[in-house]
Amino acid sequence: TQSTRPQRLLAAVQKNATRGDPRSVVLAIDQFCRQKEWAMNVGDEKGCILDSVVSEVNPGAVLELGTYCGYSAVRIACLLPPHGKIITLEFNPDNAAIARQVIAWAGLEEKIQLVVGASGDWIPKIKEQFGVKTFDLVFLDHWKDRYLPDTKLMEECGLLREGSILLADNVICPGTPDYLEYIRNSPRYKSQYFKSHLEYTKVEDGLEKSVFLG
Ligand SMILES: O=C(NCCCCc1cc2cnccc2s1)c1cc(-c2ccc(F)cc2)cc(O)c1O
Ligand SMILES: [Mg+2]
Repeated sequence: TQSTRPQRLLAAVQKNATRGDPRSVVLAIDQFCRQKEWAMNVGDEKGCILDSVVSEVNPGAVLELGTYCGYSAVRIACLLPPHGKIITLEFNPDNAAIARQVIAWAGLEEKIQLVVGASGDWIPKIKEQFGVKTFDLVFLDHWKDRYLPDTKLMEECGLLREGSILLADNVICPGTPDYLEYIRNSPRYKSQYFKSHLEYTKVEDGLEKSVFLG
């Protein structure tokens, strides 16, 4: 039977990356996506911006919405402080199964908690289920029309504190117009746009970094 793109991406990781070496996993995925098949990882160019934000925030608690194959979860996790953890939500169980194996190959199972389900269902349950008070960093990379409602939901559920950072992928392509409008005009956020390109292409895209002011 025909393999899927995530399965072929995992095979490339297992073939080209060194077990227990997260950076070699990141490199193997980027090479696969540049040389063989495009895939919707945040990628190397926007990934460098992600790295600089993670290093600056030095987060103890990270929430990622949209795991896909685990590329950004691995990229974030290898920059976390010793007790730092990331909870990453994925809707598609087949992608989640691939992501678990990519995360395992990187040797980051202890730092990354992968949860399968929809953000709207899980965000209200995170505090009680995972004993999280608030998140220092949230990386939004899931359904583009859920960035805004889920940001409001995180506010309502008390998952954000003064200084929490939201970093949103794809604010230009595919685009999240209602989210940008809200976050750039809300007195409760201070936002900054990092111009870049859609992963592995010359198409414009960017990341929006927003600080929650409480
Ligand atoms: O759709 C994108 N990412 C979201 C997948 C949604 C799955 C989930 C929903 C959900 C709900 N709740 C919890 C967890 C989750 S995970 C996406 C798409 C492109 C793209 C595709 C074609 C194209 F021509 C140009 C850009 C680029 C990107 O970087 C992307 O991130
Ligand atoms: Mg994305």
